[in-house]
Amino acid sequence: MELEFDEFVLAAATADLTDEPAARDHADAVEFRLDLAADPLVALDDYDGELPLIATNRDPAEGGEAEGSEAERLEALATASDYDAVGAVDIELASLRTSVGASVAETVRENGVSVIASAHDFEETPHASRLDDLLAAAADHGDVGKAAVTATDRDDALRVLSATHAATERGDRVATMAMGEAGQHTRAVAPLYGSKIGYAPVDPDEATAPGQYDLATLADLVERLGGR
Ligand SMILES: O=C1C[C@@](O)(C(=O)O)C[C@@H](O)[C@@H]1O
Repeated sequence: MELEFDEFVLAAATADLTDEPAARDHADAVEFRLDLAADPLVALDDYDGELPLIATNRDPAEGGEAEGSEAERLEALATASDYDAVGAVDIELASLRTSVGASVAETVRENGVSVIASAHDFEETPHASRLDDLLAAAADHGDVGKAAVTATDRDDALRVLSATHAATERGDRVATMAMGEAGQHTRAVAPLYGSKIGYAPVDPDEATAPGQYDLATLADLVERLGGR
């Protein structure tokens, strides 16, 4: 199942693929967090859902819980891209800048699967020029360049929206969100400035990042604001 991100994609973020039926009313895809799942490849074998999957195996250095070596972590994503249900794979920009990461991205693309080049900052929002450079680099390495940073005030949130708009204006395909309470509204507003992916848990108690709305709420907000 292809995922090309020409339009906004709302992803139900989960470690449990049996959540998929409950996501169908609001989500365009399911982000499957392999790093949070008990037996991810068994879950992929058993998946018979309708929504395409984004496979993520988050690096512990960027807030994830993937185990094993970097090569094993990335290899699991290459394996995931072999499944027809997987339409995109999330690989951290830092990994894409290594030979192993670049090789896995090549395998993923050979399987007809999109690459989301992601970068995360759980401490702060970079200053404007750094954020611009980060989004440009991510968009250069991936089919979508993603930055999930942490806002502590309204200035941070505005910087994320401004960077999103600037990236979109220069023709880069990006996905952005400002994590945390101060950035929560950016999850609904960033799509208006060109952000192509939003993430929300089906169950509010199963958030995969700080400040996420639940799926139904984010779907409604983005719809009402005109972001999809
Ligand atoms: O990178 C992201 C974005 C995210 O961290 C968020 O802030 O919604 C949620 C993660 O599951 C996903 O892989």
